[in-house]
Amino acid sequence: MSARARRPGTGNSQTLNECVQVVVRCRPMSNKERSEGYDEVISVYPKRGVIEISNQTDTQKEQRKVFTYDAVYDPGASQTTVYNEVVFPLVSSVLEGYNGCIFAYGQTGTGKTFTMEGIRGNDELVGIIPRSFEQIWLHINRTENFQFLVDVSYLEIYMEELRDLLKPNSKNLEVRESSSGVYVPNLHSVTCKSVEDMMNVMKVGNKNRTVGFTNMNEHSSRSHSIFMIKIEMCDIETNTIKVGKLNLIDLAGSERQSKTGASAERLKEASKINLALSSLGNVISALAENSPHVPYRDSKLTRLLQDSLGGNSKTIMIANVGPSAYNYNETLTTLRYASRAKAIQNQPIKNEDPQDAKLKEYQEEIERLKRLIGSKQHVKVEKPVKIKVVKKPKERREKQHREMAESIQTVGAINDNSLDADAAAAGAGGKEEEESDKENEVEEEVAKTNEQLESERLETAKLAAKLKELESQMVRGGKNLLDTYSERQIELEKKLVEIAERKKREIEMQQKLELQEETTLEIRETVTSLEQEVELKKRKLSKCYAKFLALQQELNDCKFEHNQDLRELEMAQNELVKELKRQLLIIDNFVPVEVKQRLYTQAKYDEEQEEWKFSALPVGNDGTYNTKRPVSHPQRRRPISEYALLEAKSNTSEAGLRFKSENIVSYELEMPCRTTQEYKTPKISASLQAVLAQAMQTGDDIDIVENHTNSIRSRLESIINASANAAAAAAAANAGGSNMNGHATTANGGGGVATANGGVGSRIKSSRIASGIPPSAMDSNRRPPTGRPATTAKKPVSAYPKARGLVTK
Ligand SMILES: Nc1ncnc2c1ncn2[C@@H]1O[C@H](COP(=O)(O)OP(=O)(O)OP(=O)(O)O)[C@@H](O)[C@H]1O
Repeated sequence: MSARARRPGTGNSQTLNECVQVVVRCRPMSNKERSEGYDEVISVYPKRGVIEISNQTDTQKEQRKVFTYDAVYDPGASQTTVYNEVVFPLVSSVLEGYNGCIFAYGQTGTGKTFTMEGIRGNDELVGIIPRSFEQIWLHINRTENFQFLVDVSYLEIYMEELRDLLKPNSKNLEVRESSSGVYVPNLHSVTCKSVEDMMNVMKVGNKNRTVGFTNMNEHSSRSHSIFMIKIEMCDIETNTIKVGKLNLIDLAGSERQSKTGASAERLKEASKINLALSSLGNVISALAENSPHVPYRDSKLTRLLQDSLGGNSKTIMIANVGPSAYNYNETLTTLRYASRAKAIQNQPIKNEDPQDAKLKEYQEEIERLKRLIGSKQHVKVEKPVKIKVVKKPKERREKQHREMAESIQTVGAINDNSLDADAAAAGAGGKEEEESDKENEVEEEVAKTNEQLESERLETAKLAAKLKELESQMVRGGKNLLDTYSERQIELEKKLVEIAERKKREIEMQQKLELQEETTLEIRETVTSLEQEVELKKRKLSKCYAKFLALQQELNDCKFEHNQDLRELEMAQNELVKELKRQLLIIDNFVPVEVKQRLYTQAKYDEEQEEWKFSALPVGNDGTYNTKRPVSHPQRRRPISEYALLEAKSNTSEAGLRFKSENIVSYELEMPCRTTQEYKTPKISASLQAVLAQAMQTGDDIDIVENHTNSIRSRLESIINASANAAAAAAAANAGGSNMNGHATTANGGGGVATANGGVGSRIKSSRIASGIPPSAMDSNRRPPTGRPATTAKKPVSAYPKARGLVTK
């Protein structure tokens, strides 16, 4: 969304545009930097709001770079000063119903967490977040005739994932946008009723935060954390509601991977951190340059900061830097970003009478509950009257019975006529039965009514408890004033704020004065002679040249930085590509092709959430999702599983078989590959056997020469080839004459299989020839019988045996 395309407010009153307030804080030299002998390259001028940075290693003359900000703080500035001068006014605005945002930006180890959270348990060193709690509750306790509802949430962005720090198990948090701004649905919020409540929430969240050790910081924040405070305020007299939202952000530090000793997981973390921070830098640049497109969607961080940068919030950027020469480049980058951020304009909005205020909801609910309880109490008063009406006949009946019995007794005494008395008693008994039925009915009715009454009483008690709970969530302002702060403290605080305001104005005036001085000097310079004019122009020229050099230097710095960023991005990209290849390798080798195909078709990219998602339903042939289980053809038999068929055949468990006609696919268990083998005796090739047999017969020793590089197998094959060739040569020689042994001799060109009557024999013969043994000494009976015809080899017989690694002894 463009910064200029503002959202319409919902009952909000708009104020004038306001720039992002940029403050630079320089931390002291660390012990490590001091011990390693690094120089300080930063000079801070708090009264002028100026920071100078000088490059000690720069050989060029233009070494100093000057930056101006809304306020600058040197290493000696206390946490209290920073809070009172910078944050106090912003939190006051939030308490008037504005959106406020404070974010700490800077290289790792420069004091972002120190500034935002500070050192726990040390009143002097506590940071912005706990101090803001104090301010908020002091205000609430001081404000009479107001009702407050304070909700807090705590989240972090780790590796581009939103995590709820108050409910670490909840996943998939997203950033959404509505007419009233960006928000995170399903983010857990806790209603707080005191500073202690808020401190507890912070402690719980911090425990769940991702921190790690790097070369630059022992407790480095590896994530961007956002502490959100929402204060709803209702004026009891006018019944108007205001909502103030305060976002307190501690960003993860930008870092050079080479310096932090990042490796593996840290490298991945660092690349994500740097990516988010560079997208924040891009957003700042785009807003500063009034670009029509602001890339808020490039990261989760920039999406969440959308309202704070170029939106409807009052924003303070605290740029943290270190003074050491070791971090010169990083400090310069931070100062440049901070300088650019000064140009960002916001349009703060007072959130008055919002539709989605929880306080409003609570008030309505409380009213409803009160009405409900009131009506129930009304009913309760009426019911006993009803019961009395019911009870009356019973009493009357009892009275009648008594009177009747008395009169019977009197009559009996006078007339002594028991029969009459019995008859009278019987008559009375009949009536009594009738009446007792009625009595039972009435009693039942009474019991029912009592039950109803009891359940209503319980319900009313429940409603009253709910009402009490709702009322307890809201805090009535103007209480405990004396408990928390004395009048003098309040006065002191007011004075502090006044001083801060004055200081701010002083800085502004000083900066204006310096600018004016520069221009008036130029105007005042009048020339009286030509020489003076030349001198003046020379001075102007050298000034311009110095500016040109400074700009050129800046350009070079930017190029250098850009190249460095590029290199780091390439490193990160290489890491990601490596990881991708690993995953693809796993998919290609372990996921069946059809499953892989299905997964690819099921994976869909969600443009809104910018991530890949799986649709759980399988995709049908027509590309639509199958919402029903596929059914079999109506006229065909259903396929039956192998197990069911077996069971049906065996006919033993007919009654017990439940799924016999179901198509249950039986999957074999996937067994791991075998890594051992059965022992098999080594195969000795026929040729080797023949050579050995021949050696046994002739008594020749065959030595295998060790330093020969060929394997035994290949050597033997060569021998076989050689002997085949020799046999072929002998056959050719015998072609016109007689066969020495009376057998036809063939040769096997393949060199491994003996020929009929002559294969191995010929080879042996050739061996003999080569070794000087006469062929006549050979016994044809010992030749192994074979049936394969031999082919004629043309190669000449190579020298035997030395060249083959076989030598006669
Ligand atoms: N103004 C300061 N005065 C004294 N000590 C400071 C100051 N700023 C930072 N420090 C110290 O410097 C160290 C690093 O600070 P801190 O952890 O706040 O850095 P950071 O910027 O949050 O780092 P990261 O981005 O890695 O989380 C801490 O030991 C902290 O106490």
